[in-house]
Amino acid sequence: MYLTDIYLNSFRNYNKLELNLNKNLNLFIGDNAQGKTNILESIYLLSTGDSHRTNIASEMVNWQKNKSYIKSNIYKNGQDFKIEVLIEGRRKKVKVNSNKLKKINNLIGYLNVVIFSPEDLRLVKGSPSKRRKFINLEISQINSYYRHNLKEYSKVLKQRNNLLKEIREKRSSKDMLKIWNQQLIELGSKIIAKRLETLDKLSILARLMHRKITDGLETLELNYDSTLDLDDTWSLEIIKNNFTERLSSNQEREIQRGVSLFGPHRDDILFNVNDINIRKFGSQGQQRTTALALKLAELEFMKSEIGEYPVLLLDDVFSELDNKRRNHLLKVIKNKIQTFITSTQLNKLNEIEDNMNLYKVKKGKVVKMKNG
Ligand SMILES: Nc1ncnc2c1ncn2[C@@H]1O[C@H](COP(=O)(O)OP(=O)(O)OP(=O)(O)O)[C@@H](O)[C@H]1O
Repeated sequence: MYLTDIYLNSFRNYNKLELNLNKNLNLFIGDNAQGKTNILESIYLLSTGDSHRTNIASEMVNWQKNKSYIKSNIYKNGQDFKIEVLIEGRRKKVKVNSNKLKKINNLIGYLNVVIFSPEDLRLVKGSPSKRRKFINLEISQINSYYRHNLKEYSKVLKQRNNLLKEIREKRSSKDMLKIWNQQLIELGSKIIAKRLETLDKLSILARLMHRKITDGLETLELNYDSTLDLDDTWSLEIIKNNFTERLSSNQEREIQRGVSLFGPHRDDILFNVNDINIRKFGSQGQQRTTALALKLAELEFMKSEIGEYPVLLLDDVFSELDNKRRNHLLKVIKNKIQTFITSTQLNKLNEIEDNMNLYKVKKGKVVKMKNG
């Protein structure tokens, strides 16, 4: 799948921008704060209906204007289609082939992207919330039901946390907890089950990728680190029962603390290399290799789920990789994955790659320097 073109109107620091894209590699070079990431953000928006940087849609609208419009023609599974996104204040409207979608959520699945940014390089070392975000975005992109459950879960969680505080302050009765517990368990168990299933597949793919990058010297393993007591023989039923038991035996503790202590919002992913937890004991190089292996696994995972490779967005990350990792990445994407790279320098990419478009970005203007 690939974008054949993109059109931005009043998006971030772009007044009007129209680009014909290379189906292989598109490289955006420019100094800091010129508008390179803004282009990747617009592609991410076309894929998910959201920005990868902000939850507030109006931030994407050019400061001088009150509306933003993004359009792209995409080729996928032997067919062309068009996606349009209009942002007006905080509201968004989305059209696919000129038909307005009832919900933004329905956009999921048309254009698939994998994004790799410096934040992802810190995925292994960073806080658990970063790893939860990673797995959530991964599944949400191919499963709108999961995305829906996630949104509902976070609403229920907020209400339940408020209630726990109210009970602690004797402003509400414990009986009220029952309804919220039920919903938390119902939604949370589905989320955990989907994460476990996905992580199983990702783990195999990431291990393969990791072996290749480390010349077979290191073995990577991904494990789901849950606040519930789960092992390899999990099922939705087992998760629900375990969740129910945890909530009932820890009710007083949760009331005392005034927060929900169990569920997918507290879970994490563990990375072991040669049986050593590399979050705690790995070198920075090992952590970066793991992050790269994980991203490459994501590409393969999506291919296995949707039948085609997604589009890859490499935001500012290329120059952060050393030669070996960079070459490995290029080998994987070469001539099969449409890739967008932003960078402040060329990194000799123009010498390695013939089939690419090279753009220079300056103050919200883009000039094509090379056509692949
Ligand atoms: N809503 C907006 N309207 C107009 N300009 C905006 C808006 N939002 C951000 N900008 C401008 O966009 C620029 C940032 O663009 P972007 O994040 O794409 O930078 P970049 O080229 O990727 O830089 P870096 O290399 O530092 O990541 C800044 O100059 C910022 O002031």
